[in-house]
Amino acid sequence: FLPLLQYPNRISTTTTTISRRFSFEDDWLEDDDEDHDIYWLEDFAAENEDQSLGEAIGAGEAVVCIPDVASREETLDLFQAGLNAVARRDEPAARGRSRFSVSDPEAFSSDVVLLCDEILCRVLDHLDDTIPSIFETLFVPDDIANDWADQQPLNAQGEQPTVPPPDHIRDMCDSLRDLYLMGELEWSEGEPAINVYEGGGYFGAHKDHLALTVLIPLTTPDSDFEGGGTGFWKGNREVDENPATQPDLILKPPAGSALIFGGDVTHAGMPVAAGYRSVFVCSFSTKTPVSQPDRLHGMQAPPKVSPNFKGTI
Ligand SMILES: O=C(O)CCC(=O)C(=O)O
Ligand SMILES: [Fe+2]
Repeated sequence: FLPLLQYPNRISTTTTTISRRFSFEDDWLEDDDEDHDIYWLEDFAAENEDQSLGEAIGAGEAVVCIPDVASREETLDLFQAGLNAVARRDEPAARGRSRFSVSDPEAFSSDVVLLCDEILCRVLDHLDDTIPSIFETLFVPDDIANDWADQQPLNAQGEQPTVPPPDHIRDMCDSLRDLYLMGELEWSEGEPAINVYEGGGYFGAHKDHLALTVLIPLTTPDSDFEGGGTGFWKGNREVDENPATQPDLILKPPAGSALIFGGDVTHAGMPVAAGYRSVFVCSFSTKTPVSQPDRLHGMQAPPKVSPNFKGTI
């Protein structure tokens, strides 16, 4: 996490803000005829026919937006569950942002877990069906060269992962859905999570550092909140980046859309001016022999160890 950025009250007018599907088409946007939109963060990448979309996403050159992965009722249920968790909590939210692990039984009921699971499965199915190069380039170990490690984003320590998943993953799993259902993913700390931003709330610029991020807004711009949105910066390959500028692109898709991007992309939850903004978010990579045990439970409650337990875990 790169701490950063004092946001000015006013968003720079050079920043492109896209809040409704097709309401603002310009060079950023390509309608892919696959029932999702592609936003290019690098112009050259859009024209590079040798590169798959999975590679472009992995390189931080493209962000994909899938519309309608969750219904209004579903996003309202999750948003309400987030608000309830905020109301039950004692401490005030730092930076106007609260963040709850979906797996936290004190924050959410099992209905919420099941709904998040179902929505994530829909997103993974869409990606498997329409952008199989995501699974092929970013998740599955290559059986010839050790390409997997090279394709991964730098981890939070700025290092390139070196230990790939075991080869048998390729025989066991054909898709993102398989990896998810077979428990072969590792997750960003505390994720999947639901973030709730109140007026003034934001999430400073950072990289997620895992192979893929799925970010599903649970509230809709203009009707539920003002300001906000997810900001993206170009040129994410620089590790030491501390963006002093406004984002190049701010996406504000309606509740129930899914934004998909890679772990090297510098992005932020932009400050909410009024109302509540909420997102369901998770970043994940294929599990490897060096994955931390506390990153593997996903939406399941982490194992609890009794205080009397004397052994090692
Ligand atoms: O709120 C957003 O749009 C960004 C959230 C985010 O980047 C995160 O939770 O890692
Ligand atoms: Fe993030």
